[in-house]
Amino acid sequence: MSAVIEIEGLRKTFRSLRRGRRVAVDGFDLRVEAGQVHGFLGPNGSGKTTTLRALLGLVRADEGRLTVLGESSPERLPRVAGRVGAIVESPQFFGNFTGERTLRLLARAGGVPTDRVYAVLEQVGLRDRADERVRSYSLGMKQRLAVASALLKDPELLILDEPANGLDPAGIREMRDLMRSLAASGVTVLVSSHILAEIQLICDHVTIISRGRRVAAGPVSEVLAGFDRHEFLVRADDLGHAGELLHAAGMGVAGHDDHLVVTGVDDATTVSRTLGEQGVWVRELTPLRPDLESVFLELTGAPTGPGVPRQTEGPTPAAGRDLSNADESRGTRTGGDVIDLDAQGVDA
Ligand SMILES: Nc1ncnc2c1ncn2[C@@H]1O[C@H](COP(=O)(O)OP(=O)(O)OP(=O)(O)O)[C@@H](O)[C@H]1O
Repeated sequence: MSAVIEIEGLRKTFRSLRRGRRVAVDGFDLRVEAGQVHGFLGPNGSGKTTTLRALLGLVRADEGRLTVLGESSPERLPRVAGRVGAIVESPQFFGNFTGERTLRLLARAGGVPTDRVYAVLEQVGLRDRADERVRSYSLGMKQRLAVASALLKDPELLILDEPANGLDPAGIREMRDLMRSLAASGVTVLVSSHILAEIQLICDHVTIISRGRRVAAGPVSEVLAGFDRHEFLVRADDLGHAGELLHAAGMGVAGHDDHLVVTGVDDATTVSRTLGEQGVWVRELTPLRPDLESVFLELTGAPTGPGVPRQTEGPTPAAGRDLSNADESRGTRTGGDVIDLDAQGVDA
C-alpha cells in the first residue's frame, strides 16, 4: 500500500511571554495509506489541528518529516496541492450568497470548471437547496458546503478537521453518510475528531494522539482487539454460587448487583460448561468488547470533553483554551477557513 500521508517525528512548540513554551506536538508519527478512511483521534488540545496545519504548510514544524502524496511538505506541497482538499476548523461563508454562487466563485478562483459545482452539490446532498442563501443553512448544511468546496478540485485526498464539531445528531449522521460515500468513491479521507463513536462508525483505521504523542495506530478492529480483556457478563440464578465455581475454575470474577463479570476467558463455552456441569444454568452470557471510547480513555487518560491538561513547559498555562491572540507563528490564528492550497500557497 502506498502512503498518501507520512509524518515522522513531527515536533512543534509554541512560545509566548505569557504562557511560556508549549509543546503542541512532540515527536508524532502518522501514516495514511491510499483508500483509507483514517480517524485522527485525540482529546481537546492534544495537537490534532497543529499537526494538520503543519502538514498543510500553514504552520512551520520545528522538526519532522512530512509528505503528502509523496511530496515533502511544505517545500513541494504546491506540486500536489491540486489533488488535496482540506478544511481546517469551521469555514466562514458570506451569508448573503447562495450555496451555488459561493461554489461558483470558489471554482472560478481556483480555476476549476464551473460544471464541477453541480457535481459537488449533488455529492454533498445540497442540490435542492443550492439556490438558498447560506445564512438560511443549518450548521450541518454549512459543513457540507465546506466539504463541497474542498471537493471542487476532485481531490484524491480529503483532510477534514473536526467536521462533526457542533453538529446535532442529524447533522452528524449526514456528515457520516457523506464521508462514507466519499470513501466508496475512492477518496482517501483523514478526519480528525474527538467524537469517538463517529470515528468507530466511519473509519477503518485510526491514529490516537495524546499530549502531542501517538499512543495507538492501526486498523480500528486491531486497536480495539489489543484492548480486549476477554471479559464476559454472566447472569445466572444463584450468582454467589456461580461466582465461586468460576473462581475455583481459575477465572477472574467480579460480582455486581445482578451479574458477574468474568475475565481471562477465551471462549464462552468455558463459562457455560463450568456452571452447567455443576447444575447452575446460565441465563445470559455476553462478551464485553472494548469500544473506542474505553480504549481512548485508557490511552489518553482524558475525558472526551474540554478541560484536558496540556503538555507544557515553563509557566503553567491559563486553564481552558484561548487562542484568540495566540498564534506566534503567523500573527493571529484565523477563525477557521476553507484551505485552498492553490490559493494560499505554503508558509515555508
Ligand atoms: N497558535 C498557537 N499558539 C500557541 N499555542 C497553540 C497554538 N495552536 C495550538 N496551540 C496549543 O497547542 C496545543 C495543541 O493544540 P491543537 O489545537 O493542535 O489541539 P487539538 O487536538 O486540535 O485540539 P481541539 O480538539 O481542541 O481543536 C494546545 O495546548 C494549544 O493551546
